[in-house]
Amino acid sequence: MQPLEHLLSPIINNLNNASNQLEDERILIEKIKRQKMDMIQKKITPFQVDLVRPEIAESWKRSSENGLDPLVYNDPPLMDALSFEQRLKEKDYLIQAAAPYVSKLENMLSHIEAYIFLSDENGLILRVAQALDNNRFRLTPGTIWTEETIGTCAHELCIRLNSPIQLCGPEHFCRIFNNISSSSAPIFDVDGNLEGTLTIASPKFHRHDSYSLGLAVIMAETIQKEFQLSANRELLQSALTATEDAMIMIKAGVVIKANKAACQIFKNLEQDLIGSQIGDVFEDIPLLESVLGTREPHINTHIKIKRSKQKFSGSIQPMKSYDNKNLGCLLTLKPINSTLKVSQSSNGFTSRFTFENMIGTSPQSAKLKNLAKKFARHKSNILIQGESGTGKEVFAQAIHNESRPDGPFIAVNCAAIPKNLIESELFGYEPGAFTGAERIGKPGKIEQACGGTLFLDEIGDMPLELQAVLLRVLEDKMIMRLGGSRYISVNFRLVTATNKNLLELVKRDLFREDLYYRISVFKLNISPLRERGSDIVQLIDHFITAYAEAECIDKPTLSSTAKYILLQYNWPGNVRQLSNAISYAVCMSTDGVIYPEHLPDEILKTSSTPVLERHVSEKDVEDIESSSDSDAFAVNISVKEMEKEAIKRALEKADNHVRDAAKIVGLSKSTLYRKIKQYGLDNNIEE
Ligand SMILES: Nc1ncnc2c1ncn2[C@@H]1O[C@H](COP(=O)(O)OP(=O)(O)OP(=O)(O)O)[C@@H](O)[C@H]1O
Repeated sequence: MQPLEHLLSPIINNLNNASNQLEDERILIEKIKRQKMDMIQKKITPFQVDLVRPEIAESWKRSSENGLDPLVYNDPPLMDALSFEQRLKEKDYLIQAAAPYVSKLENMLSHIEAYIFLSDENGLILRVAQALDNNRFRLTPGTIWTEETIGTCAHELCIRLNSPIQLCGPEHFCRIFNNISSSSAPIFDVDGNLEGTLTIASPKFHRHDSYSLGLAVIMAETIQKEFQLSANRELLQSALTATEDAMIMIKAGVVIKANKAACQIFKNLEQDLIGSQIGDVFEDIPLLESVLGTREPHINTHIKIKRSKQKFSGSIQPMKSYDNKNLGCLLTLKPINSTLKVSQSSNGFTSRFTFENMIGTSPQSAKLKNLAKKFARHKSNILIQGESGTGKEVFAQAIHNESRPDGPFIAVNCAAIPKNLIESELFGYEPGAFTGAERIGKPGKIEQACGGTLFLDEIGDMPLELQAVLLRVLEDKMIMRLGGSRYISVNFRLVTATNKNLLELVKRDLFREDLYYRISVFKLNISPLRERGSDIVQLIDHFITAYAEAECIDKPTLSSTAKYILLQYNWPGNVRQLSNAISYAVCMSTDGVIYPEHLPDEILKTSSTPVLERHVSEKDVEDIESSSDSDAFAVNISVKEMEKEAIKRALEKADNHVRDAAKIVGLSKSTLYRKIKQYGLDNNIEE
């Protein structure tokens, strides 16, 4: 913006400086009038006009070129009623935003007779307050006041220059304004586009004129701020409407705002809820009052509302102004049964396993489940150990769903996150904590796990520095976000898992001993799959069903030989490997049967003699049985079936020649004949 001296009329500047004010004013006015006429009559050029600002001389020139005569004042045109009505609608938000400030100006300037008017960005007058005595200019809403219609005037120049300006007397083009002073300020929208102007005009020159320009500028800027505020209000309103969460703002113990979702919870209309005392709507007054008082947030806490059996989980965030004044708090509520779903979808973790739906009833698994259920009832930390893929996370989820089903289940794989990010992942950060941090900051996984379970997988891979910090969190139950300055209290159940020998790591100074004892109050050791007998059979069946469903095909049967191979394999990758193998086999299966060749290579290769090329003896099965628990073969895998299968496939390979088939299965020709008959395979056989 230009310096004030340039924005003010020289007449006003002169008034303020001169000792003999009136005389000086009169002389100056006369001189300006003369210069204007000289310029219009082309005796001098705008360039030679030195008593007014160059932009005014230029405007005089344009006004004259528009065919206007400064000595003749024709009533300015009015926009037709229909178009004006339409225009008023379009400019409604400007008119509404400006209304209180126009009224304020009206009051402030009531003693000096002033026009206060609002124009649009084209010079159309939208609103006029306090018309002068006789309104001899006939300035009414709908008047089109521009350089083309009445010549040089303040709001027209303000629009052209995008800047505030003051004109006095003969600086206006028309003689009728010779005694008028007018100050105009532009009003811009939130994107910086010109929306209109605010003008203060008075019939005489006053001492006030030097600050009427300032008043116009300040009021115009206040109107602009009003735009920003209403844009923010709109944004807030859309956010409140869009979210499915109930949101309630509370100040000084009273509900001051509530969204639709909140009104639905309370079965209230918005107007009924707003203004309610918190004591009338919530059970947990001390909690709310503590946030209002201490300004410490409470995240994922349980909140009860009056007259409702429904349980809610919610967060209470204190609200403060830019200068740290207490603005109350914002309460977010969601029904507890939806909490799990939301927290799962927002953090990508699921906790679908329970002790009931996890597969495996082998004696080992049954014992472990009973133990884990007992642990789940207590609050102490649980360490789950076992080879990779044995189902440690499955157990962690089941413990969570047994003990804290309503809270979030947050899993962090300490080995998968880059070392330099683990800290921010776990503890979160405040805005601007480091380069690349999100502008609004972010709660860490520990904070997110409040009210639920934090599952730290691969805890053995946690860097030593962070182990110390984790230990402190477990002791104090408080965290501070990176770049933060306040502690946030946290409440979560910790379950950790590892496939490493943590005590070994402790001995090698790679894991803190104190942390080891703190996280391993309860220990669960999951056996490898190869030692879990009937679990394998049940898991195979479970995975075949699941993958067939996923592929939208009928569930294939598993040939006895393929089953035999799967049972005698030692599963170094445990349940995960078994699941992948079955997924592969289901995809590869043909005619609704999974044969050995449909199994992944690594499993077939480890089978010492390809099973199809030898006889599957009673001994083979006994060996497997002895390495499994007694349930292992409860699923119809009989030796006879295996034998029949082997013979059938040998015959297929030998094109039904018994002699060749006998060689493949390692039986004498006569024994094979007998068995072929016994199993009803003697349809197409040949010598
Ligand atoms: N009892 C079970 N019932 C059904 N599925 C299971 C069971 N145990 C494991 N799984 C499945 O096996 C896979 C591996 O399980 P999980 O991730 O829990 O193993 P883990 O021991 O935590 O592995 P890692 O050590 O690699 O983290 C998962 O897909 C899981 O769903």
